[in-house]
Amino acid sequence: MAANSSQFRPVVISGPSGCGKSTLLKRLFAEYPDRFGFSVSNTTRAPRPGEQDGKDYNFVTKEAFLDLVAQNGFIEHAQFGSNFYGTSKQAVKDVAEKQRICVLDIEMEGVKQVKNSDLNARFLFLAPPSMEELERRLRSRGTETEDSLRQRLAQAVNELEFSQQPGAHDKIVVNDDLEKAYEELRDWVVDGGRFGASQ
Ligand SMILES: Nc1ncnc2c1ncn2[C@@H]1O[C@H](COP(=O)(O)OP(=O)(O)OP(=O)(O)O)[C@@H](O)[C@H]1O
Repeated sequence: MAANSSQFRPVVISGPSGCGKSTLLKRLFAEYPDRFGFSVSNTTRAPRPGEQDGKDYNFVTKEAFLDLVAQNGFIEHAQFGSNFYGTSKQAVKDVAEKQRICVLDIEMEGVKQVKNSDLNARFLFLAPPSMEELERRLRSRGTETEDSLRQRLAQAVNELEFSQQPGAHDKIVVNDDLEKAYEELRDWVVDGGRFGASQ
């Protein structure tokens, strides 16, 4: 099976922090337990006891990580403390090789990278009903400080602006009523059982 096969096209879900991506994806994976997969991230940090290379993470040297950055091999990467973490394009292809649909929950810069790659992905944007409701959900989730809340809301404005550009996404779902949003997302992802395959 070719890595950029049209049969196991990755699905990219993006949208502002707090718009409900994890909530909806959890339901999708529960309803279709064997269809989807997550990519394995690369990291330069040392494995913790019990962690398996290639399963929990691809454990790599700093040199190998930075080489791949230079080769534009990452969809997104970041540094936390002295360690690097990233999602490589190859890791996404590996999921398709296992005949699963890779689901990527990523932010706007990652979306742009996937668009400029040969991953043949489909793009869904999950929008909040309003900025006020987004703020309410983030507050009631209870995970944010005032500072991180402000950062997330500022980034949300960028994400929403990008989503309005023609061709930025293939599908936009507004997560107002959870049940309706789930059905709309699921129906688009499942696509009558074709999962976006061209035939
Ligand atoms: N349709 C909805 N109506 C009301 N509350 C919702 C709805 N969808 C999600 N929520 C709630 O909003 C909060 C944020 O949802 P969730 O954590 O799934 O967002 P997210 O997009 O995955 O955020 P992040 O990108 O920060 O991980 C959660 O507390 C969730 O229960």
